[in-house]
Amino acid sequence: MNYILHSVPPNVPFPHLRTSPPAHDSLAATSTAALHNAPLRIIAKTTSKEKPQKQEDDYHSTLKALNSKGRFPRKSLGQHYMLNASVNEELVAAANVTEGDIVLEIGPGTGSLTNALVTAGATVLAIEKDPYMAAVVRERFAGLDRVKVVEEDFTRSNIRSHMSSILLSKTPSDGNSSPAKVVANIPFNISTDVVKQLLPMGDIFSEVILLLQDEAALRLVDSSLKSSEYRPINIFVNFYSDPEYKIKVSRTNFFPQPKVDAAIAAFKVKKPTDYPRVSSIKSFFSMVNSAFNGKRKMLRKSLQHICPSSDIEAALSNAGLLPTSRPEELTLEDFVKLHNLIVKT
Ligand SMILES: C[S@@+](CC[C@H](N)C(=O)[O-])C[C@H]1O[C@@H](n2cnc3c(N)ncnc32)[C@H](O)[C@@H]1O
Repeated sequence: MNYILHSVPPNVPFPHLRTSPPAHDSLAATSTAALHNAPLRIIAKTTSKEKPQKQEDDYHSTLKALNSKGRFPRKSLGQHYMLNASVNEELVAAANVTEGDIVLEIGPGTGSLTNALVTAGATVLAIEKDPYMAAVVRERFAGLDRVKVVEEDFTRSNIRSHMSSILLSKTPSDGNSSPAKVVANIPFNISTDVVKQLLPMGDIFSEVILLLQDEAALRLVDSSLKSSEYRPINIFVNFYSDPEYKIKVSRTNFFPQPKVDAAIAAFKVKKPTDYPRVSSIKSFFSMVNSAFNGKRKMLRKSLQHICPSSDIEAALSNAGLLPTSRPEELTLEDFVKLHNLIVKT
């Protein structure tokens, strides 16, 4: 499916953008006085006791949440907030979130997606790097024990340990807990870290649903051979998951509006027992990386440090491939066959 979700009415006013400092200001460069004098502050004060389910998460409530902490969206943290509840619902639906599910959310921001997850019945572990936004989400869901906010940088977080404690505390008495899910509108600049860290966690997660930059979603999901975009990350994604490009999401749905469109990408995470059979995952990816290091080189040359060219040629032909093959001509299955023929562990 490839359609564009536009929902924010084109006439939504952004009056402060005409008169105030750029909304996508680097906070480091903004003085405290400037922040306190910013026109954003004229918007009504927030009340932390509001019931999350009743909030609209539109432009005004997003500003209200930011104002409650005197914040401007920070470019360095990829802070583009979602203004369209139906995009959040698409994310929740893509993960098929139902009552009792445990969901990891990265970067809850003002809590708009968190709210959609909670409404669907999930228990949410939300990891937020910005201490001010972590405070906004904590206040918003105060008293709701189904939301746990951890103020941390996802790229430095020990997700396995966070998830283990939450999964343990929610394990039913029969001991059969369902796998957790990831649903997140992430800052575009940590997309690769997120994918690399989460997809190999098939013992914990069954679905990873991400709102990514459109181009990144296409690159990660489409693994067409011979394309200049075909990279080791495509082999990685397909090794650990079944990826799917779901929906294109227009940039007009975010505040502030990014320069690029976004898309929902769904990764059905494989259980470790379903990974392709390789003698060593570490040596498999090391071989794939070496193969792509010499992208225009033939494999019989770029993999020479593993075994002699003649052995590589023999292995390629054994795998039904030409002795002159280059990395962009091999599927995941081809790489698996080649690895198992040439790497002795
Ligand atoms: C694109 S915004 C999305 C906010 C919210 N989920 C929404 O849909 O409106 C990204 C969020 O991730 C947070 N963030 C940025 N880098 C992060 C990191 N390394 N770890 C955790 N959160 C991060 C930002 O502070 C921001 O709240």
